[in-house]
Order: sequence, then structure tokens, then C-alpha cells
Amino acid sequence: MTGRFISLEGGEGVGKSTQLARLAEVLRARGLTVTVTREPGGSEGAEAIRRLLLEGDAGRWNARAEALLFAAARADHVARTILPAVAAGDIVLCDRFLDSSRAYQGAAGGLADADIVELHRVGSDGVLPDRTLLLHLPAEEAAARSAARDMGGADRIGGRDAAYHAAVAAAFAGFAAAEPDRFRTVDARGSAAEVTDRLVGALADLLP
Ligand SMILES: Nc1ncnc2c1ncn2[C@@H]1O[C@H](COP(=O)(O)OP(=O)(O)OP(=O)(O)O)[C@@H](O)[C@H]1O
Ligand SMILES: Cc1cn([C@H]2C[C@H](O)[C@@H](COP(=O)(O)O)O2)c(=O)[nH]c1=O
Repeated sequence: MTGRFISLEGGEGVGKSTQLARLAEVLRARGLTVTVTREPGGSEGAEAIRRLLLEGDAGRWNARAEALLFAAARADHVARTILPAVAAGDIVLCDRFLDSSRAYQGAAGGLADADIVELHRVGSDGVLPDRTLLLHLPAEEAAARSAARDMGGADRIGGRDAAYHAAVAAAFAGFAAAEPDRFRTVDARGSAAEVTDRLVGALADLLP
């Protein structure tokens, strides 16, 4: 079996982490070897950078420093975790990847998309997922799920205002429209089991 690299994307609280775990279970039950990972993080160095990025004051980093830190974390994660797992034939399921930087630091953060993509070229040789599953949930529903989970304790980036998160959601929708071969947009409403079924369907052409 050829390895595959699959990312899950979307704004806060749409169900990415929940679905990543469920999808891994379904694929393992089919006999596939699955590596589950996340961004920022997924390698020792990238997890250390995650703490720098998500902890501390809202103004700890400016937009450019933030984008560079995400790109540095991604470079380590790609080299040490993602590429070796794909080369070993695993299905790699990754909670967020480059498109989160394009949406959060780029579209919502004010940096040019071309600059975010260039940082990724330098850091990670421009590696892209074979498939990006974009979970879509109405903003009010996503905010309610996040609020129930976080109980007011969102991290530095999750805690940004509604306009920022609306820009993130709009950017993801635009990326999916621009790259229909890589993206599948999946309705994240309904039960977790219903969403998992939709995600499995959106991977049908990639799986044995
Ligand atoms: N289908 C669902 N129906 C209702 N609640 C759900 C569903 N899926 C996930 N949740 C709940 O919504 C909350 C957010 O889900 P989850 O943490 O998986 O989202 P996420 O996209 O990974 O969020 P973030 O990017 O903010 O970390 C959790 O409390 C989770 O249990
Ligand atoms: C990869 C990536 C992430 N972010 C933001 C998005 C979230 O607010 C946090 C990660 O938290 P999660 O609970 O693990 O989803 O970081 C970002 O701004 N840019 C990125 O490239």
C-alpha cells in the first residue's frame, strides 16, 4: 500500500480532533497502518514550538514572527514525522497543516498568501497533503461547541475575536473552491458518527 498524507482543516470547534480519532479507528479496523499527528506539533521540536505559539499573552508574537514559528514547527514535523511515515506506507492523518497558516496568519492575520506558501517551500519543500478534508460548520454552532469545551479558557489564537474567525472560515472556503482536486468540504453538522461516515466517503478514491 502506498502511503497517504491526509489533513483535516477548519476553524475552531468544528470537530477535527474528534473526527481524526474516529477516522483512525475506522481505517485501522480495515487493516491499515495509521499515524495520527497534529499541528502545531507532531514532533518533539514542533511540540516545543506549539507551547511558544499557543501559551502566553495575545501580543506575544507579531504576525510575521508567528508565521515563521508555524513554518519552523512544520519543517521539523514534515521531516521527522510525516515523510518517514508516508515512506513506510502509513496513512498519515494530520490535524491542521499548511492551510491553517494560510487562513490564520495569511487571510485573517494580514500576511500575503504567497509569503506563507514561500515559507512552506523553504521549510518543507512545499509538501502538500494528498487530500485535505475541510470540516464546515455554521459559525454559531462551532462557537457553541468551542465554548462548551473550553469553558472560557481558549488559547492565544483561539481566543481572537469573531471577525478574525469569520475571516479564517471564509479563507478555508476559498481555498477549497480554488483547489477542488485536493480539497473535499464535508458537512460537520449532525452526530459524530454521521460526520465520520461522510469523511470516509470523501477518502474512498484514495483507500484500498
Ligand atoms: N458531531 C458533534 N456533535 C456535537 N459535539 C461535537 C461533535 N463533534 C465534536 N463535538 C464536540 O465539540 C467540541 C469541539 O470538538 P473538537 O475538539 O473535536 O474540535 P476541533 O475542530 O478539533 O477544535 P479546535 O480546532 O478548536 O481544537 C468538543 O467538545 C467535542 O466533543
Ligand atoms: C497549524 C496552525 C494552527 N493555528 C492555530 C489554530 C488554533 O487556534 C491553534 C491550534 O489549536 P488546536 O486546538 O490544536 O486546533 O493554532 C494557526 O494559527 N496557524 C497554523 O498554521
